[in-house]
Amino acid sequence: MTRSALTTPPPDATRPRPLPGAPAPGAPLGPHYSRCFGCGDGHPNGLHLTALTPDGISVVAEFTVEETHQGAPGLAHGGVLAAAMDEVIGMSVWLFQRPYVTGRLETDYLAPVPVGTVLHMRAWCNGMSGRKAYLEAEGRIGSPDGPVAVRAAALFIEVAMEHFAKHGDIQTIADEHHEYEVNP
Ligand SMILES: CCCCCCCCCCCCCC(=O)SCCNC(=O)CCNC(=O)[C@H](O)C(C)(C)COP(=O)(O)OP(=O)(O)OC[C@H]1O[C@@H](n2cnc3c(N)ncnc32)[C@H](O)[C@@H]1OP(=O)(O)O
Repeated sequence: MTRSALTTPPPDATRPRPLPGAPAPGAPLGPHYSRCFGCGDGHPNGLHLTALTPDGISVVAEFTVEETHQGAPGLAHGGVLAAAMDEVIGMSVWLFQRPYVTGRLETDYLAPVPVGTVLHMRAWCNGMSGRKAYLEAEGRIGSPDGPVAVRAAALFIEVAMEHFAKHGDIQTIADEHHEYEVNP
């Protein structure tokens, strides 16, 4: 991954550990919000990503590229792929039970992704420091061992729950979340 200093953990960053109350290995994570463009099962045009965690600190997800995701004929749009990477990284940092948002997202596109492809995605955290989480993801074509088509590195920033209350119905969002409590 071609990664900038901004998405590289500093030497004092700590490695994440699975937290008590995290979903059991292999358990589906479920959407963090039913109308989320990335994971919402109630979104009419969303990516409908479903994910699970193998170990409580990383996430795997599958994204099926459909005709509505095209940029060039028959090929996935790069922005859609970036959205999928952003989402799977967001799902992985959600395991740490505090709300984070994307501050910076860097993406390498290594191979075109044809319509009909199942992109096997994986996201993990390389370190945490204060409010900052340094994350990475990859998307592989056709299988978890397939060729890498997309790589991403990201800096996510922890926010207070008020961040979401400014523009959204925070009670609705909180009501939807059942897997574990979020510490505001
Ligand atoms: C109940 C459920 C609720 C739903 C929750 C689920 C949500 C999941 C959603 C998942 C969906 C998928 C995910 C999505 O799509 S999330 C949606 C897309 N992202 C956003 O909308 C975020 C918009 N940005 C902001 O709101 C603010 O800028 C934030 C909150 C990020 C920081 O503003 P804030 O005023 O709070 O803090 P600060 O400015 O003092 O910065 C703090 C530190 O961070 C450093 N820094 C900041 N930005 C950058 C940058 N770009 N590159 C490098 N560094 C950066 C900064 O230098 C400073 O460092 P230091 O000086 O301390 O060393």
